[in-house]
Amino acid sequence: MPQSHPNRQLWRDVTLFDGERTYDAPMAVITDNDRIERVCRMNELSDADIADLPVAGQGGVLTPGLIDCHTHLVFGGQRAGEFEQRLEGASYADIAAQGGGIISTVRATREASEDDLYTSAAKRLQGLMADGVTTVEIKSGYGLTTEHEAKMLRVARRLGEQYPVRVVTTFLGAHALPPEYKDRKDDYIDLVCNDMIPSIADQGLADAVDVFCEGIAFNLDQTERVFQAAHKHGLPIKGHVEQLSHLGGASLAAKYNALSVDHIEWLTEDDVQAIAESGTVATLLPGAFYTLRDTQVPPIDALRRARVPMAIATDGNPGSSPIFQLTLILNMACTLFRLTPTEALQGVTANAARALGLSEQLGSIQPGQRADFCIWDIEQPAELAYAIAPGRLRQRVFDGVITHANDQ
Ligand SMILES: N=CN[C@@H](CCC(=O)O)C(=O)O
Ligand SMILES: [Zn+2]
Repeated sequence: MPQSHPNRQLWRDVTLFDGERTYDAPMAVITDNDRIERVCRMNELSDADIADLPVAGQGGVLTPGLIDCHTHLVFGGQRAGEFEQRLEGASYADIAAQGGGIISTVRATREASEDDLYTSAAKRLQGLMADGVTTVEIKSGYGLTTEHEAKMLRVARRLGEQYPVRVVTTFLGAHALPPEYKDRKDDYIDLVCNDMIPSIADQGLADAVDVFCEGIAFNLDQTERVFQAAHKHGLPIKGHVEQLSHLGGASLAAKYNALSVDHIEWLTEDDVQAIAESGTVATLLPGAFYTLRDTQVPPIDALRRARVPMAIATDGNPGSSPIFQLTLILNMACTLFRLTPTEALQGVTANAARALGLSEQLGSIQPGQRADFCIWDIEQPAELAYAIAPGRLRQRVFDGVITHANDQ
C-alpha cells in the first residue's frame, strides 16, 4: 500500500539490539524518510538535534523489523486430519507415501481461486505483522503446474503490494511429485526446468528457486538440474535439505552458492565446512522439528565453530509447521536447539536478511538501511526469546512509517 514518508524523526532513550548485539547505553535512532540516518548514544545528541527532531517514540527495546525468511504462507485447505493421524502413530513420511501430506495441500491449492488464496494468506500475514514481522519470504510449491505455481506467486506478490510488509518470493516447483507424474520424477523435473522456471523468471514472479532434496521428494541429480536451470535464468538458489535423512543436498547447494540451506537436522561436519566456504546461511526451522517430534538436532556447535550465520524462521505451512508466530520460534530455537537469545534474535534479523540476499538494506539498525524496526514493551531484548507472551509490540515501523502503535 503506498505510504507517505515522514521526514526526519527521532526514537529516543531506547535499548538497542541492532541485529548483532545489544548496547549498554540508552540510544537514539534517527530516520529520514524510509531510511535510517543515524544511530548514536543519547549523550551524543546535540541540543539542536533534541530541539529540532520530532520524537516518534521514547523508551522500550528497539530491534530491526523481524524477518521470517522461510514460509509457505499461501496454500489452500488445512491438514488437521493429518495431525490426528500423526497422534495415532503415522509418520510425516508415511502420510506422504499414502498421497496425503504436501499432495493433499496441492489438491486444495489447485482448487482454490486466486482471491481465496489471497484472503486466507492475508490473515496469516496479518498475524505475522502483528508479531513484528516486516519482511517475509513466501514460497510456491503447492501448485506443481506452471499455471498453479504462477498463481501462488502472484498471490504472494499481491500481498506485498497491499500490506506494509516486504514480500520476497521463492519458486519451489520441485517440492513434491504431482500425482499425474507418478513414477516419472525425471519428466517432472524436465517440466520444472524447461517450462516452469523460464516462465516464472520471464514474469518476474520469483526472487529465488528452492528444491526439496529428500528421499520422499527429489534426489541429488534432480536437485542439481533445478539449480542449474535457476542459475541459467539469473535466480539464486536455496534448498530444503538434510531434513529427514542425509542426502548431500547441503554440500550440493553450497557448490551453487546457495543463499541458504534450510532444516539441516542431518547436516555433517563436511557439509558445515562446505557451507562456511560458500557463505551460505544455515536456516534452522524449529517449528517443523517440534511438530514432527524430530530428535535429530542440527549441529549447532559445528555451525558456531565454523562461523556460519544461523537464521531461524517459522516455516509456516499447513503440515510440518502450522505455526505463524515468529516470536514463538525464537523461544523454540533456544529451548529445542540451545541457541542463545542473542543468536536467536540475530537469526530473525541480520542473518535472516543474509538468507534472502538482502543484508545491504535490511536486518540491521545502521545508517543507510531501510527504516524497518520494532519497539517492544520489554526491558531487554532477550525477553523476546525467553517469554512466550502476546502484546509486547509497542510500535512497528515499516519504511519509516509507524504501521502499528499500541501506546497503552
Ligand atoms: N519439507 C518440506 N516442505 C515443507 C513442508 C510442507 C508441508 O508439509 O506441507 C517444510 O519446509 O517443512
Ligand atoms: Zn519449508
